[in-house]
Amino acid sequence: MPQPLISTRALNKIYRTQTGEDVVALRDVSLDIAPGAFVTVVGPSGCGKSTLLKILAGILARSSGEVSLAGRPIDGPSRNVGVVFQAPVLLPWRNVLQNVLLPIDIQRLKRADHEGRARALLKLVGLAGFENKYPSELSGGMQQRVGITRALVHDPDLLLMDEPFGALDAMTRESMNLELLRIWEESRKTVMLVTHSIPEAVFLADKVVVMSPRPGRISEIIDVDLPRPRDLGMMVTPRFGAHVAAIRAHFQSLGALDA
Ligand SMILES: Nc1ncnc2c1ncn2[C@@H]1O[C@H](COP(=O)(O)OP(=O)(O)OP(=O)(O)O)[C@@H](O)[C@H]1O
Repeated sequence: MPQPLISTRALNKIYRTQTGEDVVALRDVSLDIAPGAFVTVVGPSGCGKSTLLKILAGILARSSGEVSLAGRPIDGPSRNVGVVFQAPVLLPWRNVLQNVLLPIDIQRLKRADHEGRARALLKLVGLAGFENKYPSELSGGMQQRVGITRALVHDPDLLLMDEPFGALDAMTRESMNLELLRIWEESRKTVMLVTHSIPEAVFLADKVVVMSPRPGRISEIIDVDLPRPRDLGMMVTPRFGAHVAAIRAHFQSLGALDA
């Protein structure tokens, strides 16, 4: 592998609850992610997926271990990382373009230097012509696309996504998966996406990181050898089904049937 974009070694996270108990959320997580890879993370509820993403985003401190981005230790939020959460949290009084440019305004950079890229990205995600609309005028899928555009406006190398399509209906979710693959193929970002859906994890990824129930460890990393570009028809192929079945069987053997 070339120098990994993300590298973690013996990463641990222990939360102290308000009643003074320790919760081990991540134990001994060691992971390398190559530049340009699409990695998904699946695991039962509470296994530490969001915790891992937050540490990589630099918004949560680790308890011990090492974590680096492009060879540099992560010790705070980086402009080289874009983050998308389950709810896009758009500001209702800003139009689409203004929402996308929010990170630019917050950092007091010149809007004029970034507006062209923001408009080009909106076109890439299928929102050309919606620049002047307000969030309340958009569907859930469109709002999430604005969130993705906002995360990409800085041209980060890494896109972290925490259940980005969890709140969408099944059909919109499928079309967003296709859209995301197209954006990834055109922009060549490294993507790490957390999901509860095993089929979604397989459909999107080069590698699926399978986590065990709390305390979250990496149980397995599965290479997905399905060809690209992918389409929804692939989800009914035996190879796709075999990957999904293998991950399900893994969770069943751990007694984590809800994943
Ligand atoms: N601030 C906190 N204080 C104490 N415990 C926490 C805190 N945040 C998370 N935890 C605990 O750490 C564990 C991992 O949480 P995390 O949100 O990372 O899991 P997750 O895999 O993303 O879950 P889900 O799939 O349900 O979103 C859980 O047991 C959770 O209760």
